[in-house]
Amino acid sequence: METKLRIALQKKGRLNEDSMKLLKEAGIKFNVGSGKLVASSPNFPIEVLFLRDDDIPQTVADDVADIGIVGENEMAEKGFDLNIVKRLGFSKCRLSLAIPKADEYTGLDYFKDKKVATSYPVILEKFFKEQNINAEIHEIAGSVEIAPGIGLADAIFDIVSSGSTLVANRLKEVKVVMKSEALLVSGSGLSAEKQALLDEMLFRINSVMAANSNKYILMNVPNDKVEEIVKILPGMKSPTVLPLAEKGWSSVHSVIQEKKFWEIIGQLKALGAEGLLVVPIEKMIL
Ligand SMILES: Nc1ncnc2c1ncn2[C@@H]1O[C@H](COP(=O)(O)OP(=O)(O)OP(=O)(O)O)[C@@H](O)[C@H]1O
Ligand SMILES: O=P(O)(O)OC[C@H]1O[C@H](OP(=O)(O)OP(=O)(O)O)[C@H](O)[C@@H]1O
Ligand SMILES: [Mg+2]
Repeated sequence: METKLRIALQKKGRLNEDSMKLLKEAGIKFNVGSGKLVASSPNFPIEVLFLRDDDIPQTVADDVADIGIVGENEMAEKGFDLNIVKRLGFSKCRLSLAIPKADEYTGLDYFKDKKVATSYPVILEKFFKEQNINAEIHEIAGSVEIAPGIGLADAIFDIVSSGSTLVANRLKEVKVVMKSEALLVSGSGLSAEKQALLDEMLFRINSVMAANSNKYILMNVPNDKVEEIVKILPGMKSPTVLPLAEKGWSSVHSVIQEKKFWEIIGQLKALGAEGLLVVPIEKMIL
């Protein structure tokens, strides 16, 4: 029987869409039917288990799935010792303590003898213990931000991203306890065959992630400025310089991290670069 890698993904929610998109961009297709909780791929030896995110760490730790995509926060809460194969850079958020907006915050002592609602009791208990804070932790499964407003708790400890849920519920973030992003994780021992499949998948994921964070840029540059412009452009090896049909001008091409591009755009224009084009890259093999 053909060896297949088993991956646990979130069935629906904040991680699902980006996890599926990553695999699709890595060229892995799925036969997903509505309500189907196990899916196979017609073009890669992989099987997907669609689970609640809470169950992903244990499923991987028990070797029921070989790998999984899960939030760092959920892995920390469940406490299983999994290998981080790759930080995936999406579903970025933080776990924070928040209190009613109108309250004065006096530092962590604020939480002494207070009741704090959370879906992450393990992480919070550990944090309070380290900080020597004696507080009551009240576990709830969701809609945590509602708790202070309805008298269920004095404060909360929950996921924050844009902060708009806190604002909408008249709360303010006072302490970031941990930062989180989606992780590709694996269990303890993969067979050599499965490891080879994971390596292949990882090679593709790395190409996709490199391509997504870089752009191919082209610009027209007066010949006497080419040298200076080339100096500030990175490029995979070095920028490409081609003559334009119009005398005295060159076309300069380069690959650059998107955030770097925004940093140097002003310099490029000041040096006389014109007609800048920024083009997405589909795959990038380094
Ligand atoms: N607002 C957000 N911005 C960015 N990432 C987030 C946000 N909310 C949650 N996440 C990340 O996505 C993960 C899944 O969030 P989601 O809200 O879908 O979980 P859930 O409601 O527990 O889902 P499930 O039904 O699978 O148990 C979280 O553990 C966290 O890592
Ligand atoms: O800071 P923000 O950008 O407002 O995001 C934070 C909110 O996002 C998550 O909930 P989600 O919307 O996923 O709903 P859920 O509680 O059903 O998981 C999280 O539990 C927070 O409530
Ligand atoms: Mg969950």
